[in-house]
Amino acid sequence: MHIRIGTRRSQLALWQANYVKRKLEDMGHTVELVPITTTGDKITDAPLAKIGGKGLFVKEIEEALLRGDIDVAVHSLKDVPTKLPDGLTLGAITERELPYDVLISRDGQRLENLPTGAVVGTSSLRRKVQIKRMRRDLVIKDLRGNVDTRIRKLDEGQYDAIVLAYAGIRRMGWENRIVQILEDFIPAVGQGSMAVEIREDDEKIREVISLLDHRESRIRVEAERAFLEVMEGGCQVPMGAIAWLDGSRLFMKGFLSDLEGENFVEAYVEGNVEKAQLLGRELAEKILSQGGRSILESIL
Ligand SMILES: NCc1[nH]cc(CCC(=O)O)c1CC(=O)O
Repeated sequence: MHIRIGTRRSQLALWQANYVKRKLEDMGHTVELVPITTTGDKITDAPLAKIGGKGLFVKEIEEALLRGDIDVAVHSLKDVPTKLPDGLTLGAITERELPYDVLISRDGQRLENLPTGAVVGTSSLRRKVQIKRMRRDLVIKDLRGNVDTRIRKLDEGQYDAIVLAYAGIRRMGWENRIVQILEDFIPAVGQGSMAVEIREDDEKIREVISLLDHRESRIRVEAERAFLEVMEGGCQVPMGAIAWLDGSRLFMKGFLSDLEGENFVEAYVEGNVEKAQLLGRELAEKILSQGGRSILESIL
């Protein structure tokens, strides 16, 4: 088959699209990449939480998919809203990379050792409140741009440390710069997985793409996205969730916080993997009933 993959133009997006391209070529298909500019790529200065709106990095690509200009779309799963447009579905969730955030600092200091007043770069509310919770004495400064740009801004001295996703760092070849893997931070829903989105009624593509699906990653991500669906806050509310499996058990923790990380509600659930999505919803309900609902009302 000949398969056209729609992708953003960023280096990370192209790496991800090429990863899927190679897999499909190994299966004997011919593949063409179709680069598409999204709204999220055009607005490069404002923090995403301020721009608001879900799916800034996927909308134009989904439109191309619905029009039939491309056959599949490859996204970072964490950029994909829980509710997909009618007619589209996730044909595969790829094998998940380590889902955690990492710290990169100029002087090689870990988060706990940064001096008071040190400037930490991130535009993610989720990262900001978790940094604040550990170190209320640090200064958080907005940081956007692709992975290379963020590291350059650190090296230029605009920041003392920055926090990014391990997955993006590894894919862009910056692993040697990682100072600390922030395993105590709760990641973004879906962080570290890629989504291969297809048209629901495209049987031939669906069959081919299903071979890229990684069962364990899909179960984890489905639990997390069920959590997100109940929470609804997009990237305007600090929240995160992570699920992992051990045999037939699924474990999951999540949090929701106010914008300053002062009111921080965290919860944990576990159960059978068969109930992954139920567990995700249960986790969200637990957080909402333990103070999360009033946090949401105060922010939204
Ligand atoms: N926010 C942008 C974005 N979307 C996906 C990744 C990394 C790859 C992934 O999480 O799958 C990144 C960079 C980052 O958050 O540091």
